[in-house]
Amino acid sequence: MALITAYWGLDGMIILMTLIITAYLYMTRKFKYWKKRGILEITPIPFFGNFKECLLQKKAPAYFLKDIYDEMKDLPYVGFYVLDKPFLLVRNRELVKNILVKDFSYFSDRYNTADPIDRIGYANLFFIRNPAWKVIRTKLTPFFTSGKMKKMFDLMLICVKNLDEYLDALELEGNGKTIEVRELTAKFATDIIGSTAYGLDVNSFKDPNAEFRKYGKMIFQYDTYRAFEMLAIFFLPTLVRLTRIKMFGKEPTDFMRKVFWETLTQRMKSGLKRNDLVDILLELKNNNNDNDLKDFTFDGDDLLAQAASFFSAGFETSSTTTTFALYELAMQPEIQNALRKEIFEALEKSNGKITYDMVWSLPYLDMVMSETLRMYPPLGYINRMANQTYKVPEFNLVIEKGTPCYISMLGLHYDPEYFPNPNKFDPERFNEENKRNRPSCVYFPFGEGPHACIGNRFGLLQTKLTLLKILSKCEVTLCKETLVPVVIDPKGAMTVPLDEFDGDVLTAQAVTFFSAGFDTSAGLIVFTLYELALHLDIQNTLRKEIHQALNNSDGKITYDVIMSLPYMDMVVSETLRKYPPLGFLNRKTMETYQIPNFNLVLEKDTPVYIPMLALHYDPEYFPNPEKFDPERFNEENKRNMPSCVYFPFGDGPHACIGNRFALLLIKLALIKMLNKYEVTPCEKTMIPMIIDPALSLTGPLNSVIYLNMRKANTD
Ligand code: HEM
Repeated sequence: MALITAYWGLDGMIILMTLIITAYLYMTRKFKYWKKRGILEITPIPFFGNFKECLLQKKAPAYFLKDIYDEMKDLPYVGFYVLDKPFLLVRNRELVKNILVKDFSYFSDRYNTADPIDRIGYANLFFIRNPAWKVIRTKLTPFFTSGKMKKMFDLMLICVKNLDEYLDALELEGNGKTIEVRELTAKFATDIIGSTAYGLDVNSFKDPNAEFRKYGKMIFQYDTYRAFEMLAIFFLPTLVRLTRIKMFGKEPTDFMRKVFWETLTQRMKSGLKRNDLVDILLELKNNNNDNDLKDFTFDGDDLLAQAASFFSAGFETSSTTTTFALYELAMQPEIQNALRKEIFEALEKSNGKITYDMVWSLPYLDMVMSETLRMYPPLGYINRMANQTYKVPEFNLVIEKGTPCYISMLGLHYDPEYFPNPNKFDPERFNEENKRNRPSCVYFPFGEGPHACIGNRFGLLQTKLTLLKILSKCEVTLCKETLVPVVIDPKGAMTVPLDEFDGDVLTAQAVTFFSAGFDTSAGLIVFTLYELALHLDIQNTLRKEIHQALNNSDGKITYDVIMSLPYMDMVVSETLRKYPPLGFLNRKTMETYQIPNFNLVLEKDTPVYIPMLALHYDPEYFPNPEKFDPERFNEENKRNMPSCVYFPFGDGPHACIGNRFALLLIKLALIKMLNKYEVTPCEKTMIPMIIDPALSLTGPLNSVIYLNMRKANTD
């Protein structure tokens, strides 16, 4: 006889089912929290809420929130669930302003918090709650006054010297070398924070095993487990307390503790003043008058927590920002050239000396940095928690005490209403006029209101200085290892580029880039050569254009040369018309859609296909469509072409992000080949071309095209 029935097996099944049903009921008990209040919520699934992709580390949380922001156009706010907990995503910028600035007293704490036992996590300025936060913030603010920053700048310049020597030693003359930029900028940022916060000469350039760099790297190197811990710290504070998750791992904590107390003790003994963070913390330790703070003591690990937050926040944010800036500048040499020109002119005026005022005085540098921070804000979202029930003015919304409120900085930074064509890196968005005309609370890479980044000016100074120094000495270009487009690490709590490929998702990612970057571009180069072999007159006209351009540039192939060839552009456009690598586009209806001006309603989840190839071969738009004729794309014909009949790279927000890069690659390859060689058909050339029905991308039968190649006449 078993417990409930006559069989143990049956008892086991009943108990298991009861447990599952209880867990299910418990985890879904709060679902419809928002719906009941008349607020649209994203339908959650049991046990995950809406957070499944983040928990499975397929999507970085900043991009999860951005996706909600993008999907819920025109809504001021929307409810979602992390596991079973109701969260609010605030979209409306007026409401964003209320939460961050105007009604700060209701939202004076972040929702994220660390375990109170883990003092270095819990007590640091980013995580600690009021009333302790206010006191510590006030005490630490003097670290960032203009006077202090000027003094710190002198310390930064010593680090610049190390960077300078390191770059010299690399011998980058001639064709240059491939460099892992993130490591370079991280070393520099570590040196700066080591010197300005801890008063130490780190020099991670000279010493590849520098401990500061080693442990700094550890803090932000995420394996699957660590990535989960960080996710919990930012979204699941209850779990953090239950499982005793630590903000920094054991080794970095031991290291920071040792260095901090050694430095502090030395400073106490010597009485030396260095105007750095250690001085400020020492002052706090010795002269604090706020002994009644329950949540904070001005000693021990609570003091170290401030140094730890400056150390971690200080180098990672700055180094990733500079890395992204260099990446974008390598992608857009014309912007890089304009910036280098500004830097050279400033250095000429100052006899080569980099000064504090110079760093702040360069408008284009500021525009480039601002645009980098728009596209890649290190922290892509902001969070607050209502500390008392809040009736939202002018909205039918009451935010209950304890509700987590998240704001998608990335969503706002990429909103086409405020930043048209948001995937384009365009510093002009931040010229004086555009800045003046932009509404408030749509751009805030450093956050906004009293909780905004305390290191804002320091971070900017550091990133600008790094960029200024590197560009004054080097030109950056893409190399074959550059990942284009850049992939954001889905495990990162911050916006960071993916380091290396591992795991399933990333393998898929690698395959996509291989095929998108190689098959599409390489296929197009071959198709162009094929058509040119069949149309010698067109080939000769194109070669003539290439020779003339190269003569004018002393044989140097530059970005400007590549972009200045109108006939090349016409030839490549026509190849893309005849052989678009992906012959169709597809979308899915996200919600029921009544097609304007047609008697047709598409139901939610209907697959919609657009036959690009059919449009490209429609004689109404392209008469005699089988003919290879670049003249279809001369200026006049392009002007007269109706919209949305030619889109080899797709169209709209989902269009190919690698479009410009692919064109650059194709044109460069064609210049190189046609400059020296002539292509003609041979016996094995397939005429007419047969497209392989087995391939998913447009490719020739059996993936081969044979052509004859011989040295061209260079006259
Ligand atoms: C490019 C550089 C940086 C960026 C983009 C950045 C961004 C941010 C953001 C978005 C926040 C949250 C603000 C909010 O919730 O409204 C923040 C907070 C913070 N940052 Fe930064 N940061 C940078 C550099 C630094 C540096 C260099 C330091 C220290 C040396 C620093 C220390 C902090 C601290 C302590 C907080 C918490 C402030 C508080 O809650 O009172 N950050 N930062």
